[in-house]
Amino acid sequence: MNDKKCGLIAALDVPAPDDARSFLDRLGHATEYIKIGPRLYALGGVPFVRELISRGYKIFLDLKLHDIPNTVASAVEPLSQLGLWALTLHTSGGCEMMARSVAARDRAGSETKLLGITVLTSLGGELWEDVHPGCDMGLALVARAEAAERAGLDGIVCSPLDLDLLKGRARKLMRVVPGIRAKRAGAEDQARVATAKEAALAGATYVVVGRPILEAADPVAAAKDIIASLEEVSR
Ligand SMILES: O=c1ccn([C@@H]2O[C@H](COP(=O)(O)O)[C@@H](O)[C@H]2O)c(=O)[nH]1
Repeated sequence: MNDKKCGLIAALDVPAPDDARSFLDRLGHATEYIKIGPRLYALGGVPFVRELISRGYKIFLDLKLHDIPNTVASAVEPLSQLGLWALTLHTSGGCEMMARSVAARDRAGSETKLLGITVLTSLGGELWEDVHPGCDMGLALVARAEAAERAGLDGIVCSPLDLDLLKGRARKLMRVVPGIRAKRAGAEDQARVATAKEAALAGATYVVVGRPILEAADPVAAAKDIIASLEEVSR
């Protein structure tokens, strides 16, 4: 990928490894960044991750680790030896948890990028207020991003709508951005969404797109259209 362009990460949220294989047979290498989550990891495990890496993909394992520092860091060490491009953990686990994870990754001699989930893109309005009463989401977002930077993470995961708030902050961190939709309405369980082009214009380093590609009549054309819209944005 040209470093100045926002890249596409395709979220392979399909039922089973065989569905993922068929999809990738069609997608080819339109994008080399592929995200897999807990379901495919539960079903295919490490052999499936290794298979995708051997097919030439950069694998983003989105496990969103969240536990006490010792537990997360001790999982990061072996996970970062799998040859992953990136792995996620929750910034709300705190700075010590993140810093110990970075140390564990470094001890493993790995280049896997550690990305911190800031505020889930599904949380907005009442859903946020329900579990964070009286807490301003923007303040929490910035605090989490800055903690991720202090802890030495490589990037954060945030909504496209958060990017403006992060301008000039946590500058060393890449911005990996799900919550991508062609229009605001009908975003399923996503609450804070924007188009891929809006995300790129606001500073996303990568956009993460699942259902808009997977459920399109022609998923490969949908992926290619998103890539074309990202390429229109130059920085
Ligand atoms: O805050 C977050 C963090 C991760 N995700 C993941 O991104 C994809 C988005 O899928 P869509 O189908 O495009 O909604 C999905 O795998 C999530 O687990 C996120 O959406 N929000």
